[in-house]
Amino acid sequence: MLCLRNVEYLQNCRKILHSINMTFRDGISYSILGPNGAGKSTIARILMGELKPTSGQIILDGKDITGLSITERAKLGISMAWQEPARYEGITVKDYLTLGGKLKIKEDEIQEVLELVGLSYELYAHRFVDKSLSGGERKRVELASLLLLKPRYAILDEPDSGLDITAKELIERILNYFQKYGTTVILITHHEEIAAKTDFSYFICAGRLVKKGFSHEVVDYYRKTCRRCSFPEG
Ligand SMILES: Nc1ncnc2c1ncn2[C@@H]1O[C@H](COP(=O)(O)OP(=O)(O)OP(=O)(O)O)[C@@H](O)[C@H]1O
Repeated sequence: MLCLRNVEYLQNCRKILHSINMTFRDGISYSILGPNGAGKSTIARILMGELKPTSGQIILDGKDITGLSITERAKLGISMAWQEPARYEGITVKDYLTLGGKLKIKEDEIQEVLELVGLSYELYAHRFVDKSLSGGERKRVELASLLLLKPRYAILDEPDSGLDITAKELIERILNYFQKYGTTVILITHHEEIAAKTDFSYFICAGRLVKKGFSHEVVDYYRKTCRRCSFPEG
């Protein structure tokens, strides 16, 4: 079980997160839903270890992992598909997905995940992960790499941003795939129809946890309240 306990984050004296408490139980899919600027990506970066909270703790199976680096957390099974995936010169998609052949993955599994994210194996496996791939294609490759990894916790930051394929279908396919392998999904989104696909949701606004519960309840609340509120815009 992964938890955020009383997590606060300050940036230039401005409080970005106010005492956030969240629990992520094994094998369940979660969404963190909220409007632009709510603090969703900040939470993802704190979970991943890219940012250190100003106060509060990140607890994994009862142990405090707040001081651990991204690499140390990755070893414990916490991985993330970043909102802006990286580019690498001279590495093919297949090398990228198999960590240069270090991961022993069967060809048909690579094919399965590439097709799941909407890329043809024949057309993409031997392309380079450089600027010749479009932003959307790199995003799909990044998602495919997380799928192959099957981490204990998969954090997906706006997985549908920049993609033209029907986001809802893609998210459904990703959630079904991870469910098969017992991966806990933590999906960051500002689309309530995407959040509705997960089991449980946390709705945050202006750095505060506003509501938590079964996704259909939280989404219902979000539709009734958030759309009528102009708070983040002023
Ligand atoms: N380095 C920084 N310096 C100043 N403010 C920052 C910095 N990083 C984030 N913020 C602010 O923190 C708030 C939360 O940002 P965050 O990226 O976590 O929001 P978000 O909910 O993920 O938004 P979006 O849906 O637009 O990606 C925003 O108001 C943002 O401007």
